[in-house]
Amino acid sequence: MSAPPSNAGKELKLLHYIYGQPNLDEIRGHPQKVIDLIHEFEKDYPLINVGPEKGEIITQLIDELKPKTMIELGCYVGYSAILFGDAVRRNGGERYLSLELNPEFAAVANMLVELAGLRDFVRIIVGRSDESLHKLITSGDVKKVELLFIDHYKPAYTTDVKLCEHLGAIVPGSVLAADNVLYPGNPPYLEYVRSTVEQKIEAAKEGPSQAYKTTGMTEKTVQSFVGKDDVPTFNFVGNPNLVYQSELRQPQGLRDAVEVTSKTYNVGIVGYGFSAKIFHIPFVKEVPELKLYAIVQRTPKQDDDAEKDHPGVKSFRTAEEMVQDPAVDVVIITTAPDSHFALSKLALEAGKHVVCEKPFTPTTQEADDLIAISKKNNKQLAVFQNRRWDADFVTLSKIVKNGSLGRISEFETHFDRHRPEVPAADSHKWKNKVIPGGSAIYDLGTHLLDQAVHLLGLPKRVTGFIGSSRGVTSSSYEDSFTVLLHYADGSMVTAKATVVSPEDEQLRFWVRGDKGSFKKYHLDIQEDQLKAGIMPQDKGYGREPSERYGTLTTIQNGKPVKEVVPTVEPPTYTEYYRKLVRALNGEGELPASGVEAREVIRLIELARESSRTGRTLDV
Ligand SMILES: C[S@@+](CC[C@H](N)C(=O)[O-])C[C@H]1O[C@@H](n2cnc3c(N)ncnc32)[C@H](O)[C@@H]1O
Repeated sequence: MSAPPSNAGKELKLLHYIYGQPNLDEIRGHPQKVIDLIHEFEKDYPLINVGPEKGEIITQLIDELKPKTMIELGCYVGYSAILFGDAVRRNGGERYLSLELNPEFAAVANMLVELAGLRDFVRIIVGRSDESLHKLITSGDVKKVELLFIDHYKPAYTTDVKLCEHLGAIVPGSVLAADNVLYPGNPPYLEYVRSTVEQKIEAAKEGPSQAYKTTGMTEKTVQSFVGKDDVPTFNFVGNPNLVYQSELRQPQGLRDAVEVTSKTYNVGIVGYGFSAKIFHIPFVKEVPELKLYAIVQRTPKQDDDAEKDHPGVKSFRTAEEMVQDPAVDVVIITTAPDSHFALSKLALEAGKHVVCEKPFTPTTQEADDLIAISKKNNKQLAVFQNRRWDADFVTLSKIVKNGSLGRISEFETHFDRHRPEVPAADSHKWKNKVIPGGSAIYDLGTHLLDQAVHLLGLPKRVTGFIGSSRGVTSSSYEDSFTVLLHYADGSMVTAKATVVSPEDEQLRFWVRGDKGSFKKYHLDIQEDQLKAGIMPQDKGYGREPSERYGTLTTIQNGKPVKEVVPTVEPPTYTEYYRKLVRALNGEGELPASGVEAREVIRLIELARESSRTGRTLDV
């Protein structure tokens, strides 16, 4: 059998050119020097590498995503493998896999990779991309696509992505970067990664086809690299439920562009009130792995319409309709507490992860049932205890953990305001109504008790006093509370909230231990900033002014010495959603789980019973 004729004329010339450099030893081990020499060579012999402008787009992605493993389809002479392999290594990655059909190109690339000092980092795999990908994924060598650079046979872009989808390697967080989508152009690929789940389901009805889609491609493109009769080795329809976020990135002055496509967790929000607008949407938008995908708003109004506020986001009238959408991955429930159980159940049983606003549920029984349903459906159930990321609480936690206060004996935590009348604008809110899960102990009690339990663990006994500070009238609800948590070691938590507190500076924390005492006034500023339109990405968001810092008093030489403790720069409520993504990826704990929130609901039930019966109750 005679070997096929070599088609690596100028590529071999490149090897001679680079290895013929008189200062080879100075080049060795320096990826950028090898890249510079390829640029030099290209002045006489144009090559088909990605080039510096589009290369920059990909290196920025690498800096952002810091993939452990990056894969490229189409190595050619190794320009991109050297440029991106170096960037992945610099960003703490572990390996770069480069798939190349042509063994001669792979041989040239291997020599240049070696010269660049990346031999142990870049692995060039010779063969068809579909077969190599299949082997990598089915063998378990590659479990998921982190960052995939697609730069090989144009018709194979879509089929190779479908193959990765079919094998389950494309997961939320996966990013695809496809070269040459405008020039020479790849309309079928762009159409595929930009289509909706409905369009994909429709297209999938045609079933798998044994041919490449080449609509809009030139004859030259279709015939390059492989023969015109080439067909994909596999014919997978892909996974129509995967909806991507996809955008064109085009360097200035270039006729070509890179399409950057990410698989995000698609978020559907139930309810479009204060909680959705202030506490969820701004933070979901901050996390690249989350995409605001759908909003359920029962009755949009002229001046309050989710569809108008968020163009491009799907709009539903009922949660029942929204959970039918297979592209929704996570449902955030922001409605009144008496609907939390039914809506969480609906979403979990439809196979969605759930983030439920606090208070989790009006009863422990409902919380237990939801926890069981989430386990049965193998979906995550989180509760939005966002105040764990209040700057003052993070500061206090730091002081407690570093031992400045010694053994904690008393933890006093307040949420006091002076609102002797229900503000007119708030009168319709569930917080101000007598409904299951309504009233101050559920609204603010969940925050204060969650923080206490998060810091000190579960108490042994509970005493509750729940009252109506505005006075008892026929329509009055329980607007205030004092809850005492008794701990096994003798320490005590006092959690208080009232609406009748005519103070200029409201006490927030007073925590005393055998070594020190920490006192802090004022509530965390994030909520007020959000209400004033200051968003998480804005400068100064979450940062407390120095006049609001707390004070730490310690005993030194027998005397109390006071010092100001700067409030930490908070991770902000965005951290809740960052943590959620890590948990969904299986890389950590939920930011606040249903199981943890259930314990707080139990404490609230005990506090209410204690208040009703006048007894202290065991937990
Ligand atoms: C545009 S070049 C890649 C350029 C390279 N990424 C760079 O920027 O330096 C395309 C390469 O893909 C290879 N190729 C084409 N079809 C392929 C396939 N089905 N599987 C693997 N490689 C393929 C070609 O042999 C060629 O070397």
